[in-house]
Amino acid sequence: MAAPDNIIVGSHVWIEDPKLAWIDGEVTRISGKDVHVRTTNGKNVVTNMSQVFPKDTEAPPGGVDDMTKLSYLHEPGVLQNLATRYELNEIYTYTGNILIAVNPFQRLPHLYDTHMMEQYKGAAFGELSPHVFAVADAAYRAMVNEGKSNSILVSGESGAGKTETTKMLMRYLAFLGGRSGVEGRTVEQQVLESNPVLEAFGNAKTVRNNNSSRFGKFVEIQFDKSGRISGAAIRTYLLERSRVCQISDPERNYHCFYLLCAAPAEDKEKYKLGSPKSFHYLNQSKCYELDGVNDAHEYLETRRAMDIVGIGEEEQEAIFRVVAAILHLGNIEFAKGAEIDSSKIKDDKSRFHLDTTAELLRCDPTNLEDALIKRVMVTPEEIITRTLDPENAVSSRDALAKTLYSRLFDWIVEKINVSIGQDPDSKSIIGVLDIYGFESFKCNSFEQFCINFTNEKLQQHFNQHVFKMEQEEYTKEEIDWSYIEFVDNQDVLDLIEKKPGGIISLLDEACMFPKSTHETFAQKLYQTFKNNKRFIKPKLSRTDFTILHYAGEVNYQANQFLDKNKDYVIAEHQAVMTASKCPFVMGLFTPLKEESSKSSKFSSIGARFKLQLQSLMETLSVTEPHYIRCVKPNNVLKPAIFENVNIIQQLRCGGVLEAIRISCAGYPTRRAFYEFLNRFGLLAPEILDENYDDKVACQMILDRKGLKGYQIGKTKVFLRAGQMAELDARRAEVLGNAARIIQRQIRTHIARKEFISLRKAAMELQSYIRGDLLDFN
Ligand SMILES: Nc1ncnc2c1ncn2[C@@H]1O[C@H](COP(=O)(O)OP(=O)(O)OP(=O)(O)O)[C@@H](O)[C@H]1O
Repeated sequence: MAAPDNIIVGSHVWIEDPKLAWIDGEVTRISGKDVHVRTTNGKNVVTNMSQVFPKDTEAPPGGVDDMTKLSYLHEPGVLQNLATRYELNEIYTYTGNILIAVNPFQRLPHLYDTHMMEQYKGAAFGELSPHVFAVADAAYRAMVNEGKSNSILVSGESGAGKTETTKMLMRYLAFLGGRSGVEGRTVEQQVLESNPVLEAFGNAKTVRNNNSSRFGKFVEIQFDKSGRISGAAIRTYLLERSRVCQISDPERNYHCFYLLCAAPAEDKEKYKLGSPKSFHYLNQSKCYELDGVNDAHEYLETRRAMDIVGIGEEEQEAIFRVVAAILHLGNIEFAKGAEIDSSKIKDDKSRFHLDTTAELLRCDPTNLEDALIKRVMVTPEEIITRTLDPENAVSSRDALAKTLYSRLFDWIVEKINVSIGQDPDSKSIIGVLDIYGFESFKCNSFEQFCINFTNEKLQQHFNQHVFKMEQEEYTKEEIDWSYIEFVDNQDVLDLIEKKPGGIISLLDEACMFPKSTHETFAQKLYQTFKNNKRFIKPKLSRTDFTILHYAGEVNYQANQFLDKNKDYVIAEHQAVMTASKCPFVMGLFTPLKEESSKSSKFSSIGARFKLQLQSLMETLSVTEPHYIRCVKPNNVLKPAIFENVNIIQQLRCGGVLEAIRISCAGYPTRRAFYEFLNRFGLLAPEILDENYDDKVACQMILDRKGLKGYQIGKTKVFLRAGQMAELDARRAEVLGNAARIIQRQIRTHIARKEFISLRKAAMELQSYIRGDLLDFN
C-alpha cells in the first residue's frame, strides 16, 4: 500500500510491533529500502519500506465514526481508530455499510433506552452516531420503502457480543413493527421471549463466554404490508451435542440442567434430583455456579418465558422430565458381564438411575437396559444378539443422551415456531443471523470444520456484497471500475463441498463403507488433494489435515470425523423410545419426513448441514444484506482493555480487513472537491487564484503533481491507495519549506534588529567617548 515516495524523513508512520501489533514513530533516516524509525516508546527500529505505513497526524482526536473517512485506510489506522473510540465508550464504528461493534463488557443502558430508539427511528443512516439501531432502522426502512426483504448478518467469535447485538436488533424491530395495545401475547413479545428459552437449552458457560450460544440461529421476522410484524420463524444450526456428556473444567453443561437442579423442592422431588455435584454429566467440571446468576430464579424465569412462547404446562413438565432423565441416564455405570465383551449394570446405585430414567421417560426399564448393552443384528438366516463391553455400553448411553437432548432442542424450536405462527401472506422479511465466527484452536475437529465451512460461505457472500457496493458507488459517481480485481474463495468451498470429490463427499463415502477408519479417510484426502493449493498434509501426522481458509490455516484432527458425521439413532434406542407411554417422548422419536422417504438409510451431519447452509444462502441471496461484525476486545471479559493483536486477528477473520482490501484495490480515499481543495490547494496556489471550477481545479492539482490512475467523479475525487499519503508528503514539504522561509525571515529580522540596536549602541558609545575626548582636549 505504501509507495516509497509517501515516506520521507520526518514522516509520522506506523510499523509492526510484536507486542502491540502496530506502533507509531518518526522516520529519522532512509537508506535505500531501509527505513529508520524512532518509535514513540523510544526505540530505534530499521524496517523495510514496504512495511511502513503513513500515519495521519491530522486525524481527529476522538477518531472518525466511519473508517472510510480515514485519510489512510490501512490496518494500523483502523486499529488506532477503534482503540481511540473504545476508550471514549464509543463501541460502534462503521466501515462503509458494515457496523463494527466492540464488546464493552459493561452495561451501557443509556445506549439502548426508549429515548435512543425514538432518536434512531427514521433518521438517515450516518446522520447519528453508529449504532445497531441505525442498522435495524436502515433494514426496516429499505423493506418498507422498496418492499424487499433484508437481512442482518451478525458475526464474531465466541463472546464478541453477537447474541446481545441480535437481542437489541430484535427489540428495535419489535419497537418499529410492534402493535401497541393488542390483547394477549403479541408476535413480537413471543419473538423476544423465545431468547431466554433458547438460551436455557442452547447456551452454556465456556472458557470464552459465560453465556455462550452453542448453536447458530437465523430468526426470520415477517412483516405485513403496513410494516407490522405478522409472524416469525427461527431456524437453528449445529447444536453442540457432545457437551451433553462431556465438559471440561471450568466450563458447564447446558444451563437447563443447573436450573432444574435449583428448582423448587417439589419439582426436584418429582424428578428425583439432588445437587448438580451428584451427576456425572455435570461433575466432570468443578464449575456449578455462574457469577451474578441465580439458577433458582432463572428456572422460574424460563418457565415464565415458556408460557409466553406458548409451551403449555404439560409440555413443560415433559420437557423437564426429559432433562432430568438425561442426568439420571448419565449416572448409569456398567461393569464387566459374565461373558466376554459383555456388560451389566454396575451396582444398586446405577440400577436406581436406570429405573428412574425409565420412569421419567415412561419406558420399560428392562428394554432400556437391553437397548443400552445389547445390539440385535438381523441377517437373512437368523437374528443375532450381540453384547457390548462396558466401554461400548458407555458410548451407547452417551449416544442416547445426545440424541435425546438434540431432539428435545429441535422440538422446542419447532414448538416456538408453531406457536408464534408464520404469516403465509407476508411479502417481506427481515432475517437476523447470529452465527459462530471462524474458529481455530489447538485441536480442531468436525465441529470446527462445519463452523469454518459456514464462515467460508458467508465470507463469499460478504465479499460479493462489498464488491457490489463499491461498484455501485463508482457507478453513481460515473467512474470506471472495470479493472478492480475480486478475490474469490470459491476454491476453498470447492475443496469442502464439491460433489463429488469434496471433503464432505469423501467423508460420507467413508462413513458408508464399513471398513473405513479415520486413517483410511485421511489417506484418501491426502491422495485426492495432493495438488490442491488450499490443502496441506502436515509433515509429521498421519491423520491430520490443514485447510488454508480465507482467515488463515486451520489444522484439523480427522480422528473423530467419521463418528461425528454419522447421523443415525441406534435402532434399539429408537425402539425403546417409540414404545414410551409418554406421547411427548414418543413424539421426539418419530422418524423425520425426509428420513422415511429416503431410499438409502444413510444420513450424515455434514451433508445435512450442507443442505441447511444452501437453503440459508438461498434465503440470504434474495435479501439486501447488512453486516455487523462483533469484536471481543480481550479474553479476560473485562471493560476498558483493548488487546491490539487479538483484535487485528478478529478483524482479519471477520473480513473487515478484506473489505478494506477490496476497497483499497479500487479507490479507498474519496474526498469531496471542496475538502480536497482545502487540504491540497496550497500545492498550487496559483490554480486557486484563477477561480476555476472546483472539479477542474482538483484535476489540475493532481496532474501538476504527476499522480496517475486517480479518477474524478461527479462530486468527489477518487484516489488510489497511497496517493493521499503522497499528496500529504508533498504538502508537508510545502509547509516545511514555508516554515523554513518564515523561520529564515524571522531569524533575519531578529538578527538585523539585534545588529541595528548593537550598531546604534556602538555609535552612541563611540560618539560619547569621542565627545568626551574632545572635551578633554
Ligand atoms: N452491547 C453490549 N453491552 C453490554 N454488554 C455486552 C454487550 N455485548 C456483549 N456484552 C457482554 O458480553 C457477553 C458475551 O456476549 P454474547 O453472549 O452476546 O456473545 P456471543 O458473541 O453471542 O458469544 P457466543 O458465540 O459464545 O454465543 C454478554 O454476556 C455481555 O456480558
